[in-house]
Amino acid sequence: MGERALVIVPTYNESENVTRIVPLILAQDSRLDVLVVDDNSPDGTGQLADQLAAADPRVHVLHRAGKEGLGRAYLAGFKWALERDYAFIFEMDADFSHDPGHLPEFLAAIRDTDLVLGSRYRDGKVTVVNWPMTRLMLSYGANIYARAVTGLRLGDATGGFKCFRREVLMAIPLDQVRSNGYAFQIEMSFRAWKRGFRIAEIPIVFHDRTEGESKMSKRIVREAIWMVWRLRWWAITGNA
Ligand SMILES: Nc1nc2c(ncn2[C@@H]2O[C@H](COP(=O)(O)OP(=O)(O)O[C@H]3O[C@H](CO)[C@@H](O)[C@H](O)[C@@H]3O)[C@@H](O)[C@H]2O)c(=O)[nH]1
Repeated sequence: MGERALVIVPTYNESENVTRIVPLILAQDSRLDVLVVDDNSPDGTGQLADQLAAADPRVHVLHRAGKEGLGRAYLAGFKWALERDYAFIFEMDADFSHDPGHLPEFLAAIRDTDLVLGSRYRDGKVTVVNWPMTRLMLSYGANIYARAVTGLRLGDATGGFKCFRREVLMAIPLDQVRSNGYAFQIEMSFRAWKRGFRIAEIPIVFHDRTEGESKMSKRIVREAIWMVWRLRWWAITGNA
């Protein structure tokens, strides 16, 4: 197994961001490839990604028929990665919330662990820039709630900047992963933890997007509220 890493970037209407973020990712480390997973964005993000891929063999694009949510896009990306020879597989937003400059820190940290999480809430410090107070409170509160219900001892269980060792994704039954929004992040880390994989958190600075729009919805919040109880049930019944 080589040491190549794949950064999966799900996109839906990210035309202002995709052409800027991809080159910045590639510039961080020569071992990194990028997979853009686009859900047929009406604003032409998928075609822009195709142009990037035509110009650079380290860029790949997975086109999906329609918008199915962030979790489904990542699961498709994980399967694509596992069919190829990537040792490390990243999740990363397209909208610059996740600074590509952190990628080398993840690559260093994954050497000694199985799953690295970029944490906005580490050691009691909040490293979030430009979020409205309501969003920050929702996110911080969601983490306290998720910890209390699932027992997953993480500072930032809902964060979406992560690096998986390939073996983690191979061990998780991807076809059984249920959730799609913030809960998707909790579910993936929970399933890794229940399988005995090591999880490390590294501090990241999270910037609110300046271009395009968040796809957060009430449905995504509702899913996170009930999903943690499902995870707890799975832990009790041994189905996690
Ligand atoms: N392909 C695809 N991509 C999507 C979809 N929905 C969102 N995305 C992409 O997923 C990334 C994050 O989407 P946002 O809508 O900006 O997410 P967010 O609400 O800010 O959530 C982020 O922070 C959460 C924690 O606060 C994380 O839980 C979440 O994973 C994400 O990182 C962006 O690149 C966006 O284009 C979808 O249905 N399909």
